[in-house]
Order: sequence, then structure tokens, then C-alpha cells
Amino acid sequence: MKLQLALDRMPKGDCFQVIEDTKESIDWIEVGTGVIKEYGMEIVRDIKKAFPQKTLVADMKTCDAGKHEASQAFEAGADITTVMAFSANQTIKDSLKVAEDCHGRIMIDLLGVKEEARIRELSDIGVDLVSLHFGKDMQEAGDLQEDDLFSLVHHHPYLDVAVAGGINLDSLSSILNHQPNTLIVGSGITKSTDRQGTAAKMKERMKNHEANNSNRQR
Ligand SMILES: O=C([C@H](O)CO)[C@H](O)[C@H](O)COP(=O)(O)O
Repeated sequence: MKLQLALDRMPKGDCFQVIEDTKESIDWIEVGTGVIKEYGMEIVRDIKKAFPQKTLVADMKTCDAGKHEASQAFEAGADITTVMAFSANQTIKDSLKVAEDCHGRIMIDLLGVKEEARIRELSDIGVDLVSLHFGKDMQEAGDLQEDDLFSLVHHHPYLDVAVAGGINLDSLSSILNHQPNTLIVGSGITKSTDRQGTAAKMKERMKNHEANNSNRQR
């Protein structure tokens, strides 16, 4: 199980500092959408240069012009780039083709998806990595509705599933019970007064959970 650190709404220097603080515990680094909007593809390039051993996710949240945006992300050094699930199938197919050519991956952001039928369509066009996403603004209205989110992928055990949306040390245990492949954590780490300790505790709990549930499936 991977821990993906999401860098959102912070200045460039802070992004590098948080990675430094947490690098022993995190597996994947996500350059957040807002950070890319602020600093452009340059920050993706710079983070890959500074931390080449980490898997880098560019949270492009592409919804059109899939070929162009996926190329931008991979050329800048991303290993994975995100595309919104509501995009046209052509956008998703084009992104997947670029990913294949660049030896990268596409993570489909399921923000707003409510019907399992869309997951089936996505699988049929070759999607293999999705993120269940309870958005920042949705979090204003309440906590992540885990059962609803995970029910979308329940019948798709072959999908790699990431989950995001206000995950912190308190909510971690119940999320782990759903056996995601990747946990995406932003403010739960970046806003902690002890980022290093928080990331380390999360990773330790993830490892313990895996060790105790090695034969369980999602
Ligand atoms: O993708 C994200 C969101 O849309 C803001 O851009 C976040 O990276 C994701 O939700 C994780 O952040 P937290 O909810 O703060 O853990």
C-alpha cells in the first residue's frame, strides 16, 4: 500500500520542505492542481529532479485535450497524471495512449462519479488506476462517505484504487479496512505541526494493517 503526499495550496519552497520532512515515509508525491496552476510544469520538473527516486503524480485534473496535457505532464517528469472521469472517452483513450508511449500511467479521478456503470466503461477503455475522491469543497458539508465511495469499485478488484479526501490520523483506520492500494493525504500531513511524525505514524499503521490483513481483498 502506497502513501501519496498531496501538495496543495502552498508556496514552492514549502512544497520542497514538506517532501524533505516526510520523504522517509511517503511513496508517491502529488504536485497538486493549484500548485501546477501557480508555478506551471516547471515545479513538476524541479520536484522530479530533486526527488528522482519517488513516483511523481501530476494532478493535472485534465478534462479535455488529453493528448496535449498528458504529454506536458510526462515530458516534465511525471510518472502518473490525472484525468477526470467525466471527460469524453476520447480524452481518456488519448491520455492512455500517451501514457503507454511515455511509460507512464493515467490515474482517473472519480470526483463526482456516482454510477458504477461509469467504472465499467472506464475499465472497458483500458483504465487500470482510479482515485476515489471526496473533494475539498465536499468536505465542508461532512466527512468522507467511505462506504458509498468504495462501493463504486467493489466489483472491480483488478483496478488499482487510490482514495483521497481529508484523510488524517483519526480517519485512517476505517479507510484502511477498505483495502485501498494508495492513500492520498494532503492537509492531514501538510497542516500537521509534526509533519514528519504524522507521515511516519501513517506509514507505520499502513504497514501493520497490511501485515495483519495480507489475505484480504477489497
Ligand atoms: O486533489 C485534491 C483536491 O482536489 C484539492 O486540489 C487533494 O490533493 C486531495 O483531496 C487530498 O488532499 P486533502 O483532502 O487535503 O487530504
